[in-house]
Amino acid sequence: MSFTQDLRKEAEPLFEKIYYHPFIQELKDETLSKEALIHYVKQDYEYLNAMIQTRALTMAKCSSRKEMALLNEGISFILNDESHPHHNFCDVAGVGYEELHGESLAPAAHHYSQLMLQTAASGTLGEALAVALPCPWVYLDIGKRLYEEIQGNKRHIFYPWISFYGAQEEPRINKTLEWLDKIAEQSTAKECESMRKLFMTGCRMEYMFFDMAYTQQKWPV
Ligand SMILES: Cc1ncc(CO)c(N)n1
Repeated sequence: MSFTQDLRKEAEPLFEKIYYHPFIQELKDETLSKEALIHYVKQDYEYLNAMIQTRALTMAKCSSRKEMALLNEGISFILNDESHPHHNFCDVAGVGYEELHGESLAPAAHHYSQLMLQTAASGTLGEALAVALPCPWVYLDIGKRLYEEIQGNKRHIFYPWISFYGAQEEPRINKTLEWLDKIAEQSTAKECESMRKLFMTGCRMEYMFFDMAYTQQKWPV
C-alpha cells in the first residue's frame, strides 16, 4: 500500500464522520439553514485566501516547473472557479456574494488557516503538501457521494455545489497523491510520521469547519 493509500485508510472514520455531519446531511436533504450557509461562505472565502497563500508558500519549496505548475493550477482553481459553489449557497440563502467578504476568522477557521500557513512557511515540502491535502480530498469524497445520492438531479437546490465538487478536482488530486508518495519514499520514518499527523489534523479540521458553519461558531468574547 502506498503512503497516501495508508493515509486514506487511516482517515476513513473521519471521512465517514464528515459525510454524516448534519451540515452535509441537511445539504443533501435541502434543509440546511440560511444562517449556516451564510456563515460557511463568509468563513470559507477567508479560508480559501489562506489556502492560496499556503499554495504560494509551498511553491517556493519546489524544484521543478512541473511541481510549480500543479500548485499554480490549485491557486487558479480557487481564484477562478471556486466562487461557483459559493454563489450557489448565496443564491439559496438570498444574499449577495460580495456582501459576505471581509469577515474575521471564527476559531475553527482561524486554527485551520494558521496551521496550513505555518506549516507551509516553516515545514518541509512534504509537510506542506500533507496538511493541505484533506481540503480537496474530503470535498471530492463528499461531492461524489452526494452526487450519487441525488442521482444527478439537476433540480436539487445544491446541484451546482454538489456537481462542482463531485467532478472537478480528481486529476489534480491524483497528481498530488503521486507526488506525495514519491516524497514519502525518499523520507525518513520520522518525516513520514510528521506528514501523517499533519494530514490527520487537516481531516479533523475539515470536520470542525463544517461544525463551525453549522453551529455558527464565533468567538465568545
Ligand atoms: C474548509 C474547506 N475545505 C476544503 C474546501 C475545498 O476546496 C473548501 N472550499 N473549504
